[in-house]
Amino acid sequence: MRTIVVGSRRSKLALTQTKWVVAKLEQLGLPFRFEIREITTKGDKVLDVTLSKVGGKGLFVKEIEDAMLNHEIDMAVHSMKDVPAVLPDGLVIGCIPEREDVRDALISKNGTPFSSLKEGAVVGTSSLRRGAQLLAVRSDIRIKSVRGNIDTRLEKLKNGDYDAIVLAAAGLKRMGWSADTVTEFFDPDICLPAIGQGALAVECRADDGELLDALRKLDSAETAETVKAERVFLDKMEGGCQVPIAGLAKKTAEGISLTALVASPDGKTVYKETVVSHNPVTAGEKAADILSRQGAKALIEQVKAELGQS
Ligand SMILES: NCc1[nH]cc(CCC(=O)O)c1CC(=O)O
Repeated sequence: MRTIVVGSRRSKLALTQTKWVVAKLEQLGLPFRFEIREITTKGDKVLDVTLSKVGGKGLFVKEIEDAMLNHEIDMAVHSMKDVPAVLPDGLVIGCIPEREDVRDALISKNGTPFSSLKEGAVVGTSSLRRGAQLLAVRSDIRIKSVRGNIDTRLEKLKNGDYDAIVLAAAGLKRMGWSADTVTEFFDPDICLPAIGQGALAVECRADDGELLDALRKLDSAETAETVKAERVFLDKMEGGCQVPIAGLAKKTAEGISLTALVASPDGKTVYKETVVSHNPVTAGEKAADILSRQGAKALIEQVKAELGQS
């Protein structure tokens, strides 16, 4: 029987997600044994530094991909929102399982809802996307960066540094947090999620046909299609991680409905549009085209120029 070595980051969330996929695969009664191998990525070692300074989000993924290309591991489970738009040669997304809750969640001291937070309240998030959208509805609040894994962030909330923090509902739910830990789930109309939020990407080598056949059985066609639309939009905007950008696609009777957003970090400028198409690529391209013409592309270029990037 073949042993499939599954690489995972060491964080509790990464291991929980990896175990969830492995358990699903084990239920299929395949001729495989699964072994999870923990890998410490550069991204995990430098959490105290601005991620963009050391190579951006793709950092969490790259070392795992190298191990896969070297046959040290056979597959890996990533949070879709951490996976760059373009994969290295030789690797593919073998499947995209059914999506978890897509929303962002507010956890505040004493369970105070967002609209009742005191004037000037300190809200913890390192996400420009969350910061911009929350400032757009409450310009008085102060956004303060918060890093570390989910437990560390909750510890920082308890210790008084913040009045509230914002986390992805999917991570909390996967780790088994009870619903009463969360003060409020933000409606996507208020805080549009990150591209791919709540979805997983299972990556493997493109030539591993045997494993690919097995992974296909876990694929959610609806999640794959909606995430595709979101990721095409992201790719077309070439935003990098310095500009607040968000997108959420849903399957409706009329086709794929994609709501996309680009904003200035202070939330004062927000470009947002919903497009519908039967084709996910068309939906993503249409949204990028409309937002670009409204001024989103110029905003992205301006932010990049200010940061001295090319
Ligand atoms: N950026 C880190 C990250 N990557 C995926 C998740 C949560 C799971 C998901 O969004 O699918 C998180 C934590 C968070 O944003 O709170």
